[in-house]
Formats: sequence, structure tokens, C-alpha cells
Amino acid sequence: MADSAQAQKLVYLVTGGCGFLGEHVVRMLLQREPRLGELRVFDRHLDPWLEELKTGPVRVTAIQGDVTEAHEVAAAVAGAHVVIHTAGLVDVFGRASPETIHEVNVQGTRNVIEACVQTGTQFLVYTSSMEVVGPNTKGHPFYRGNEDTLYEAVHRHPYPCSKALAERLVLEANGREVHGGLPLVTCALRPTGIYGEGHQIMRDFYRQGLRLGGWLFRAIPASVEHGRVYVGNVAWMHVLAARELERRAALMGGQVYFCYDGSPYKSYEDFNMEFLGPCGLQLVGARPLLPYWVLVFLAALNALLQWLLRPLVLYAPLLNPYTLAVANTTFTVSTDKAQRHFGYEPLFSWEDSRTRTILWVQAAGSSAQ
Ligand SMILES: NC(=O)c1ccc[n+]([C@@H]2O[C@H](COP(=O)([O-])OP(=O)(O)OC[C@H]3O[C@@H](n4cnc5c(N)ncnc54)[C@H](O)[C@@H]3O)[C@@H](O)[C@H]2O)c1
Ligand SMILES: CC(C)[C@@H](O)CC[C@@H](C)[C@H]1CC[C@H]2[C@@H]3[C@H](O)C=C4C[C@@H](O)CC[C@]4(C)[C@H]3CC[C@]12C
Repeated sequence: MADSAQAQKLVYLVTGGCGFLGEHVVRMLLQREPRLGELRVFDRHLDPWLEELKTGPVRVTAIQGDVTEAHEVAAAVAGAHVVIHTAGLVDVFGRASPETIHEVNVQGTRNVIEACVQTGTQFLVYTSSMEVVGPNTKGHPFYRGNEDTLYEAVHRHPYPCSKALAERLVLEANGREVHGGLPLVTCALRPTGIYGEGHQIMRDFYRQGLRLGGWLFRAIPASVEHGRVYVGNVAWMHVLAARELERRAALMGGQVYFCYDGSPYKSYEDFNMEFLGPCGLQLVGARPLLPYWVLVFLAALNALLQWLLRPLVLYAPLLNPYTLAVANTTFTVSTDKAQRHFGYEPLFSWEDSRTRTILWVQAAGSSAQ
């Protein structure tokens, strides 16, 4: 991308561009990347809203493809200046097999890296996750941690294992020679729990509350804090990192960055109530209504039922041993590394993020009735 930015129009590829985060990255690029000449949106499932993007000045190319298919990835990457790789199987509910999670998240990422090397794409931004770090299987809290905080990252669940392995592949690929002789420059962004327009779990909580007459029941102590980050700010961090990766390759190449903004530290349930409360729901109980051991038993029962029913039907409730452990372990981030390295500042304030999310939940909820 050495030519003057004004003269040269760039080709970006977003994998997973029809997902919750991917859609916001696609729209953010169209709004805030003036060098964009072509935007390729690569996803296993293409959504109709892509068509409305094709009327603008930027050429938007929708590519239906599978990141586990190396030849499909190579065809999509060929000619791109930048790849933002968000495609992944975000499954902590047992919907997909461990093998499938690994195939998509690890082999898919390997295919993206090799496609960049083979076709000469120099810049790769990977959407990693907080779970690369934790919470670990020992339930150790990560309290206001940053990219340099020492923490025993021990995982057994297929999802965090796959994200950790994929992130390592991306960071180790930094500096590899790509076709044409230039070095590949990579970085990985680690969002904590993303919220905002399109967050299906938030929508599911809202609909569950509507079914229960407007009530949700506290399961996790309010003292267990979770860091959360607004999807628009995560998208902005991706766009900015992709833009600055060339200019600051020596500093950013091979680096990881937690995604952060001004969202408050609260328990997962109390944070969700920032949006579900204004939508009419109430969270019952200042303390968890059930003893923790009962939740552990119910989570284990859900896991057993999932295993027994799998030949007949997919049973994948929110509560399972892994989600209970994650929900019950403090994980909050406090860092300014992205600001120091590439000038990131959140684009959306907490108030704006909250309002946008409330409006979306209200619309999603009314469409459910
Ligand atoms: N949602 C969060 O809270 C969160 C937090 C941290 C990191 N992340 C990461 O962000 C990324 C996006 O997550 P999301 O929440 O938007 O999930 P999502 O499921 O909404 O989006 C993922 C997208 O990837 C696509 N995809 C899945 N498998 C594919 C394949 N084999 N080939 C091509 N496309 C495929 C899906 O169709 C979907 O559009 C993931 O890598 C995830 O690990 C998410
Ligand atoms: C049933 C109750 C115990 C309820 O409180 C469970 C909530 C549980 C479903 C969520 C609690 C924490 C969430 C995870 C966290 O926000 C970070 C994540 C990283 C990201 O890469 C993918 C999503 C997730 C694993 C997210 C999933 C839902 C929770 C486990």
C-alpha cells in the first residue's frame, strides 16, 4: 500500500462479514475508510442487507465461501491489500462438535494466512478473543488486566482452545515473506464480551424475560465483574488497526490488543439489565436466588441431557458447566495499548452505545411478539 493513499484505491476483504461483528466492520469500513476501492464480504451465509450496500461509490463484492476450503479463501484473498478475519464458530453451547470448531477457527485461520502469503496480501487483522487469556479452568479472576498481565491461561473447552491456537498462528505469521517479496504484517484484537445491535444472546435474554412475564432471575453474584465492549467500538478498532498496520508495521506487527471502551464493569446479568431494564424487564434478587451448587448441578444436568439427546435433537441451553464458570469468574480489562500503538479512541460513548443497544433490543423484541 506504499502509493499515496489518495491516488490508490484499496481492496479490503472481511471474512465473516455477515456476522454480528462482521456487519459492523463492513459498515464501518464503508463509512470511515476513504481509501476503500473494493470491499469483499466473504461469508458462509450471505445476508440480503448486502445488496443495499452495492449502490454506493465503493464496489461491494459478496462472496459466499467457507474458510475451511483453502481454494475458496485463496480466490477471495487474491488481490486484496488488507484482510480482516472475523469469521469463526462462536460456540460455547455445544451446538457444534469440537472438531468442527477447530476446523473453522484454526484451519480456517491457517487457510487465510496461507492465502495472504501465496497471493501477496501484506496486512492481516485477526479477531481473537478475551478467552485466549481466560477465564482459565481454575476460575482465577482477571481483574483490570492488560496485554502484559501474567495470567495462567489454561483451557479445556474447544472454543477458547481454538481461539488461542488461531491467534498464535496469526502472530507467528508476522514477518513471513508473501508473494512479491514483502513481509506479512499481522495483529490480533481481543474483544471481551461484545454487545450491541445484532447481539443474539442479548435478544434471547430479552425474549426469555418476555416469556417469564417480564422477570429475569439473578444467577450470578453482582460482585462478579465482566468487561464488555460495544460492537461499534470493536469495529472501529478493527478499521483503525487495519489502516495503521502499514504505517506502524514495526510497532504493531505481531501484537495483540484488547478491545476496550467506556462500558462499565458489572456482572454479566447486571450489565445486560442496562438494556433490558429500559425495555421493561426486571432482574429478581439482590443475590442469586439459587445456591451455586444447585446451578452447578443444573449445568451438569444440561450437559448430560445434551449428550443423551444429541442423536435425536440439539439441546443447547445457555446454562452449561462452561458458561456457568465463565459467568461466575471476574474478567475485566484496563489498558491503553491500542491508544498508544495506533491512536485508538472509542468512537461511541457509553451513553451512545447504551442508547443504540436499547433501541435495537426494543425492535428485536417487538419483532418477536
Ligand atoms: N461475540 C462476542 O462477544 C465475541 C467476543 C470476542 C471475540 N469474538 C470473535 O469475533 C468474531 C465474530 O464473532 P461474532 O460474535 O460476530 O459471531 P457470528 O457468529 O455472529 O459471526 C461469525 C460469522 O462467521 C461466519 N462463518 C462461520 N463459519 C464460517 C466458515 N466456515 N466460513 C465462512 N464464514 C463462516 C458466520 O456465517 C458468521 O457470519 C469471532 O471470531 C469470535 O470468536 C466474538
Ligand atoms: C445462565 C446464567 C448462568 C447466565 O448468566 C449465563 C451467561 C452466559 C451465557 C454468558 C456469560 C459470559 C458470556 C461469554 C463472555 O461474554 C465472553 C465470550 C467471549 C466471546 O469470544 C464469545 C462469547 C463469550 C464466550 C460469551 C458467551 C456467553 C457467556 C458465557
